[in-house]
Amino acid sequence: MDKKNIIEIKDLETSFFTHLGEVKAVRGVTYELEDGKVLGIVGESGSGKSVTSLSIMRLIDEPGTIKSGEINFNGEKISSNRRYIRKLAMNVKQKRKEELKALKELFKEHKDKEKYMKDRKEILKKYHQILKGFRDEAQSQLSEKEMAKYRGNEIAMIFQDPMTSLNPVYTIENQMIEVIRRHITITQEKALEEANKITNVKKREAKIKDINQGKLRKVNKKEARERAIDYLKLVGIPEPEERIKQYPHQFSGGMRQRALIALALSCEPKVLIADEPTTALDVTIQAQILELLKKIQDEIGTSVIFITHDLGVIAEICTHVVVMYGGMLMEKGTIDEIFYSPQHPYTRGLHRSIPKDVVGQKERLQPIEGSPPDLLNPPKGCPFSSRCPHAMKVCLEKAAPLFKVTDTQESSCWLLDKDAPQVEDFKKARGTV
Ligand SMILES: Nc1ncnc2c1ncn2[C@@H]1O[C@H](COP(=O)(O)OP(=O)(O)OP(=O)(O)O)[C@@H](O)[C@H]1O
Repeated sequence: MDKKNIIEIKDLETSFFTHLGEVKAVRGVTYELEDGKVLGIVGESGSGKSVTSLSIMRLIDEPGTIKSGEINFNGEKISSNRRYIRKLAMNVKQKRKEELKALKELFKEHKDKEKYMKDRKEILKKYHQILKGFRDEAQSQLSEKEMAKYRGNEIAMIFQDPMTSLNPVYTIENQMIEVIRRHITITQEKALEEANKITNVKKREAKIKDINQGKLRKVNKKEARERAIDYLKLVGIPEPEERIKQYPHQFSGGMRQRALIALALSCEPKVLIADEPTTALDVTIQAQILELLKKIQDEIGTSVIFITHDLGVIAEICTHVVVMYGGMLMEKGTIDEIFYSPQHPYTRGLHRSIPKDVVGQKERLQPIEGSPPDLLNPPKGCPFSSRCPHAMKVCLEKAAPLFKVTDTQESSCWLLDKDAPQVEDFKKARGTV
């Protein structure tokens, strides 16, 4: 069977322009989510996992912006760097203003009006071209309004703290009905059933024509409520008919996370992005939520991006893994490749820092020494080089490209560059790696 990617991220760069400078949160990340699979994004705090997925949802707030790269959903480009283009255009306009001012000053003395007008025209023409380029690029991208159709409907997101997504002043019922009615239409079958009850022939035929053209009405309040209860049942909320009438604070933490998953799934998204959905929960509840996500994946086949800093959790649920560090992609592969044949020293470091039961005893954990790079001033080479036990000169100078290990595994480490002389020198100096 052909593999189909439901999400593709290519060379994504997302930054925050703070008063201290540009925080380069995501620097050239490329990965894909196969339809029907669960992709785990793993990495320490601050590695850019959340910013990458917020970029997919286009939920990056000021002063953040996607600078470049592409995000495709089902083959369609959904990313936009309009905000960054606006920023660049503002800088260009400022430069134009300064150049025109300087010209004016110059001609105050020379007083050659004709030459002044000619030079002025040249400057305006030059900047007009640049600004037109920006305008054309911005116009070719999906607008915010068009993107809103994807958010919730096609791609939904759940967060670590469900209270940030649930409104405390509305009941679960109100919130679910509102979201479902915004996104869900009745089935064609149901619409035809209703249309066939219309006695006036002309009206009936017109209605059927509309239905066949895909014009379906949105679900009504009663239908939305039934759907909400079905989803609460699916996620394991007991007595959903009663619990639906309650407010979020009347739910326990685990139940709130379940309710949020029900809310996200009730719109039948093709992709669910779960950002550390179990981190705030205690261990037993964590396991239950993971079980639930697995069940949903089995039963509905929703593709999932699962973000976590815990490699152990990844093993429970994911089919594929992306390892991020310092805003960059370090390694990607299938779950078996990342667990049994990790190639990047950072991935190996992560392995050593997860608890493993060794004959009933907990093995001593080895945290990776050092701290992640400052993304305001990221190193020009591999972001892991300052903590890497195998770092070579080349690692400090240049970040490695992704080297292919197998058809499904790629790793961004110079040690995999068989042709590089440095690798041989390194091996000679330190023995086999
Ligand atoms: N609004 C913001 N303004 C400035 N910098 C930001 C903002 N949001 C995120 N960042 C920076 O972007 C970088 C990546 O953050 P991100 O939240 O993606 O990391 P993460 O891997 O998801 O970490 P965590 O596991 O802690 O959520 C961090 O250095 C962070 O400080």
